[in-house]
Amino acid sequence: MSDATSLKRKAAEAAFAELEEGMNIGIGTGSTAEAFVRVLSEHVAAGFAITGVATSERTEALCRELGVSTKTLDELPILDVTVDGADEVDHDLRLIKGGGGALLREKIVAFSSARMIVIADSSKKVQTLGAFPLPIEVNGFGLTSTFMAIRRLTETLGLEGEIVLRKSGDKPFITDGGHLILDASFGRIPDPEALSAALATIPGIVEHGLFLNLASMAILAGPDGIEMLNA
Ligand SMILES: O=C(CO)[C@H](O)[C@H](O)COP(=O)(O)O
Repeated sequence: MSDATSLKRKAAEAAFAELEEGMNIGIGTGSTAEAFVRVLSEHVAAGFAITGVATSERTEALCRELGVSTKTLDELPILDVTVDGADEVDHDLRLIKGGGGALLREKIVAFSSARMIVIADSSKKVQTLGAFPLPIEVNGFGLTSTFMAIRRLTETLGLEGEIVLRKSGDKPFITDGGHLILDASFGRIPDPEALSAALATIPGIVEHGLFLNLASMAILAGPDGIEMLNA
């Protein structure tokens, strides 16, 4: 197991320790969330009862393959806890998510959960969000107009940098919800709340990858052990 893989597994094991039998849980997307599904599946195989709501088709398929039982969010609209990865975590548990393209369902599921536990290797912890390009999920209708509105509005906040349409090979990347993603490389986002509020005013934006006031705990696994951040 590579160092990175083993850190993800350690974070996943620590998140499992926060669960109780019989819980209904949201299950995130990405390589760290996948490590969590693997840990979960081992406990399920040993008789631990839990029901998950997957945040992507990819996670749903992995749960099915590994024998973790899932339901839809409409079947289980209130969840005890969601466990998910992140692209960046700051000291106030503000996150950038969406590197894997699942930000919309991830945010809906996290919002439906009493708690959100973020699992990551310690390299994801940052002083200021924004080195990782911010994913912005947009409707395909009026893409150029939405792009220009994002550019205009973010410039008024002093945010500059490349904004590019995410591609999968030579085609636009399409999310599970059928939308597109713009990745905005601002470098630094000194005021995530102001940016989030500004983006919310643009109708073509479906959702963005700033997760504010959602995470209640972050479990960060590093070479020297596990660091827990609590809200
Ligand atoms: O937000 C996400 C997917 O939309 C992921 O949680 C995020 O990209 C982290 O992924 P990984 O655990 O592979 O580093």
